Amino acid sequence: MPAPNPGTSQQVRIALGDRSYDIAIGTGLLSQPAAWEGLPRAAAALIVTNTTVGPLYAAQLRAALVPHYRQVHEAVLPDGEAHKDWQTLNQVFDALLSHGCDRKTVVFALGGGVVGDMAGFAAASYMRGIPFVQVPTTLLAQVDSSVGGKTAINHPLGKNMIGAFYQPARVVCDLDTLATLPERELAAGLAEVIKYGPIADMAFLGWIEANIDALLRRDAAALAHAVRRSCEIKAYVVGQDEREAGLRAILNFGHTFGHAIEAGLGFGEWLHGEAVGCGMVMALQLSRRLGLVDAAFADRVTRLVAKAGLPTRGPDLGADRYLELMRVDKKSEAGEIRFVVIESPGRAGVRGAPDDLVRQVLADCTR
Ligand SMILES: NC(=O)c1ccc[n+]([C@@H]2O[C@H](COP(=O)([O-])OP(=O)(O)OC[C@H]3O[C@@H](n4cnc5c(N)ncnc54)[C@H](O)[C@@H]3O)[C@@H](O)[C@H]2O)c1
Ligand SMILES: O=C(O)C(=O)C[C@@H](O)[C@H](O)[C@H](O)COP(=O)(O)O
Ligand SMILES: [Zn+2]
Repeated sequence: MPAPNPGTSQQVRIALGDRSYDIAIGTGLLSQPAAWEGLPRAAAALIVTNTTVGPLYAAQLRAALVPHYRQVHEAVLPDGEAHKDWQTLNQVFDALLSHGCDRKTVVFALGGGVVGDMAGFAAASYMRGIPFVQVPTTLLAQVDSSVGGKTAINHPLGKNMIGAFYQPARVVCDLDTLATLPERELAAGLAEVIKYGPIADMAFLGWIEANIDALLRRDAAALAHAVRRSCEIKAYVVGQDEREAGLRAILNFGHTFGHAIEAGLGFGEWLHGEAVGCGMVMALQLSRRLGLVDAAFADRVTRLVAKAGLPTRGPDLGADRYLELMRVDKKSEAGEIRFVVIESPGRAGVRGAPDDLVRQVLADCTR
């Protein structure tokens, strides 16, 4: 992994040949004209947002876009993971078609990961692909979901089951938007920040441990570093393996268990980040039972997950139900569930595991 950039540059590049793009990270970007220069040219833009984020930030984004696009339309979606579905996705297509949007129209995803995943999937498929820009407003979206081009909606039987790899033209992370984020959502975002430590960067894990209180009180410098380092690590991984043929799967650490929790409870009861936090604890226990890491390491990360305000024990869905839900995971091959495990601190891999071992983990880690 690349070493942390000691400079003050707040630009991280995703290097993907002719699909390369920059992540701009900073404060005041929504109202900084330079952040919006050089975007794809078109007659129209469509801001996709939701009923919570729209009233907070859509006017600022509109003002930034008006100098560049003759028409700036809006699609305001219902809020929540429960709405990451076909019906809500259709609202984006309805808006694009009813406004007569052509194939150059630029979609701007203003919101968290739910808006980003849906707006991105709509952009990937409208007229077989139109440009889009991610404007993430949650910590989780700034450190993870806005970067790397995974877009999707959920199916009642599984998480993110219908989607596409489709890269944005740019990501604009205005750290100021984090000021209005509810505490529970901030904690959810910290799950994906913590994730980068055990899988890729033990120095970053140490930094998060030392700065967890600063992050929880939204210290601006701490948040800026967390967003930048997370994006650097994700940029490296995605740059090596855009479509998850191998390495990229490490970004799924905690997600095999986590997605089962989300789907098993019905999307929206646990936040994605909460499920991932608990899923990482389960994946660490599996790594320990496979003899890859010791109990001290698993406990160390578990303590950090708890300190971030995230659950460390899963709901009791029953082991059979967990296994059934996890078999739907996109990493499964020929019916075998494959887990992201920690091979050694700072290094992850993907493996199958005997069902009885997984059952022991579930017995240890559920209420
Ligand atoms: N594509 C990827 O690579 C990727 C990566 C990680 C997660 N995801 C997906 O992202 C989703 C989770 O994203 P999320 O945690 O951002 O959830 P979210 O999009 O539901 O946003 C969380 C909540 O915060 C509100 N909100 C957003 N910004 C706000 C702000 N600045 N101030 C006040 N409220 C604000 C939202 O309206 C929502 O109620 C999941 O669906 C997950 O599967 C995708
Ligand atoms: O970018 C990736 O790759 C990830 O796995 C990031 C995850 O945090 C994210 O939740 C992603 O949407 C999960 O991917 P999926 O392929 O398991 O749906
Ligand atoms: Zn995730």
